Amino acid sequence: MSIIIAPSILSCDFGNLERDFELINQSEADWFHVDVMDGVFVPNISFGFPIISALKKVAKKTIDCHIMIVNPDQYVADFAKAGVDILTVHYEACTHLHRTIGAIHEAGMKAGVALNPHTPVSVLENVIADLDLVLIMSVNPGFGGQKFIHQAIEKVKQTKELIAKSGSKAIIEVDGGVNTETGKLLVEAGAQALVAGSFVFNSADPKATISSLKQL
Ligand SMILES: O=C(CO)[C@H](O)[C@H](O)COP(=O)(O)O
Repeated sequence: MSIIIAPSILSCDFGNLERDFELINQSEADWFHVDVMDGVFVPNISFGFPIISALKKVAKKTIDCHIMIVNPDQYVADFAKAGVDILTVHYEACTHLHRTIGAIHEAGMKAGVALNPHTPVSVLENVIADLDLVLIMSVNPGFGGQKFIHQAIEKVKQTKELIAKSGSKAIIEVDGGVNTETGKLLVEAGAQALVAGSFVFNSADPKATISSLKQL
């Protein structure tokens, strides 16, 4: 199976969202990656439900939503209503992670869990069988355009082992500082989905940049 490419709309031109959504529709990208930040869990505020609902009206691809917010349980139903297909919560933001994963499934979405750079993969041992996706953060969440943290490569290998041992069907996604160089190392380590924001949207030809990632 080819690598799943999920351009992050955090790096779109917010004055031209419709144009950039259509660019992703027309590209070889597989998913729209949607970063929701609350200014509490992370030191930045991005956007919320009106933008996701607007994207849903035009999106021809899966909406992969990464929520960097406290109390994620409070908003699970709202994300489902806005049209999210895969909802990824942070391990560090969940007190009752097993319950949160169940609530995401009950709301009709696929469930993912994201791990901050300092969080070991082993914390997922007791929930891995229930997950559709594991998101390894290769930057500290909150901002696009940060430097890739190489420890993520080892964490991808550890996640691959955990998935194989448990028989889970979870996909391994990586987010932060992804370009063709870091992306190649991640794919070799076992990553199946790559998020890329600034590398795509700061390039002269975003569609060609998406294609270059797709070929990894
Ligand atoms: O989750 C995120 C930040 O918290 C972004 O998706 C991530 O940083 C992607 O941006 P870039 O590719 O520019 O590093």
